[in-house]
Amino acid sequence: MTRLHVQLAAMVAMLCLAAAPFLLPPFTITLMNYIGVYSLVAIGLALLTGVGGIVSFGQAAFVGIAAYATAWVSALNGHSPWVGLLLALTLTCSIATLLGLATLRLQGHFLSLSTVAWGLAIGFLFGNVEGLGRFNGIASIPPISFGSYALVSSAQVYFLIWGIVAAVLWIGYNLLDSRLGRAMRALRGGNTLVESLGISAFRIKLLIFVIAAFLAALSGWLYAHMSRFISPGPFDAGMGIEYLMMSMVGGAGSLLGGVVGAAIVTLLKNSVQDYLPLIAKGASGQLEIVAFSALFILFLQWARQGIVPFVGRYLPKLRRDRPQPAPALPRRAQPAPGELLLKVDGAERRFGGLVAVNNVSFDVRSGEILAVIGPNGAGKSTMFNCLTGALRVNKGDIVFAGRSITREAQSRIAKAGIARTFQHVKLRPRMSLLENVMLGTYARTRTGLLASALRLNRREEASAQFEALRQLERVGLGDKPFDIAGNLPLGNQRILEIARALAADPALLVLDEPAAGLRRQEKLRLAELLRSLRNDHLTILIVEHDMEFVMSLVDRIVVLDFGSKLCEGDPAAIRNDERVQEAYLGGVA
Ligand SMILES: Nc1ncnc2c1ncn2[C@@H]1O[C@H](COP(=O)(O)OP(=O)(O)OP(=O)(O)O)[C@@H](O)[C@H]1O
Repeated sequence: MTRLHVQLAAMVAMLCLAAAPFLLPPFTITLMNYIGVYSLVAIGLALLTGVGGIVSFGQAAFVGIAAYATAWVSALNGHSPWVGLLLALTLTCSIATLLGLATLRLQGHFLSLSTVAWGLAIGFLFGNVEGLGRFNGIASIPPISFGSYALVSSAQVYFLIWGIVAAVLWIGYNLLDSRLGRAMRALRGGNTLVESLGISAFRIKLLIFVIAAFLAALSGWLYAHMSRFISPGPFDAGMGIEYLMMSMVGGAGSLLGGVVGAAIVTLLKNSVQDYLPLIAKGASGQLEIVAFSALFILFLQWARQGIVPFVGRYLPKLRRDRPQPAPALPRRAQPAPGELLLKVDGAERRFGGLVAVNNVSFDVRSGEILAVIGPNGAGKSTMFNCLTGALRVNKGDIVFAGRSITREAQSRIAKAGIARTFQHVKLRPRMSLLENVMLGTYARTRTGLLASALRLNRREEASAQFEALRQLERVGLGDKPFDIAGNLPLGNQRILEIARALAADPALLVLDEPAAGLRRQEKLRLAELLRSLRNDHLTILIVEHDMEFVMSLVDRIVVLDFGSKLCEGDPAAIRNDERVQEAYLGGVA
């Protein structure tokens, strides 16, 4: 399947949608309008929850803020719905920004619980504010109009709703296929991964949170002017859960899944309402909820990944063209060979009473490979995490390229030119090799939100793609750039991480136990790669257990023992040092 096939399928779908009001009865069109309006919220949740991993139960509250804002402006104060749109979007996005600033640093289920809390709180407000009609709501909301043409009938407003849904899908897919979208898709790999790429995880989370709220606001605005009456019910916590259901049924993480999920849940709810009274005579509204929940539990059991990804597995894969030569991405000024690049001065890191790194000092000069070795628990990883900003030192100073990075955030250290790999590989397994390496180019690219959304980033994307391919070829993985990273054997996954780090054009490459878990052949290949990188004058700092691997590869070694520096020197000197033999090498030397 090619891009052209996808475009053709999208055009056919658009034509079918456009023909619907001429072929289907008004009731069906009204139902489709609701599906369209709900889709917008579900698409936002697909981004927020499916892509970004932030589970929100509170989206209905954002829909409500926008609906009430526009109703207040238009029905109660007599202004145009377009003024209502402006207020709805501004107010919702401002509140989302404030809520995001307050809650997005929370981790895991605490964050989701906070969405329940503010979802309930905002929902509660609608029913209790005198000026918003309390539980009676606001009636006589005017229809949206273009000049004197008012969108009164369901067929009239249909085109606006589905036009917006189509535009949102186009924009959403453009965004996901951009540097910001890749950063969003990396969020599920954890903050440390994202920050190590020079990306501020918090900023990306906030961005995705506000985008989801923006889509909920659009939905609220359409809802208010379509139904012409609002009350607190459709914006309560129950509806928040229903939106989450929609995005999960359609396929969490799939934008199209948001639309499909909204359609399935709305149609299912409708048929449960139609048929349940026939089966259970006198069944009340409460029973509908029970039936609906039972269906949802069955769904979670049997089709957890959602409809769209499930169907997608049976469709032919999209054929992509190998990236073509494109203008190079900007490169950083590299230090002169032999220049002092990194200075660790009296670093100390404590965990409670334990001093994991104790007054450690060493230098790294440009162009060398330096290894930090030591027995288990010697403090190597802790030292490493302090260098890359994942941990802070309690004492001492770390200077990189002439600037203190002791108190810098991880993402800023990465931007300054330190790229790293991980002891436990951190890749995005469902992304292709090429996209994983493109993540490394984040700090070298610039395209912002608007340009990404409107697909004005193609030149820069072509450069980033070509750079990623170049780095894949450099490490020997250039054969199949569109393969899925999760299918690679561990040795190649480690090498892929190195390619991703290289794509950042680092001044210092730091490798955390790169040979761990590799077979002999894989280790030999890795050593060969690292030698070739040294020949390219790259500076490498390596934490490693495998002595054989280190001894034959590096220029100098720093030995840690019980958190302190035992000694430092070239491999031959270290091999012959009695203290090292005693502390670490034992009978190996
Ligand atoms: N987050 C933490 N909280 C408490 N103690 C920690 C923490 N991280 C490391 N330590 C302790 O600090 C000491 C140094 O650990 P570190 O992981 O840095 O050693 P290492 O040399 O990398 O060991 P290994 O080779 O086994 O990975 C150990 O005693 C470890 O238990």
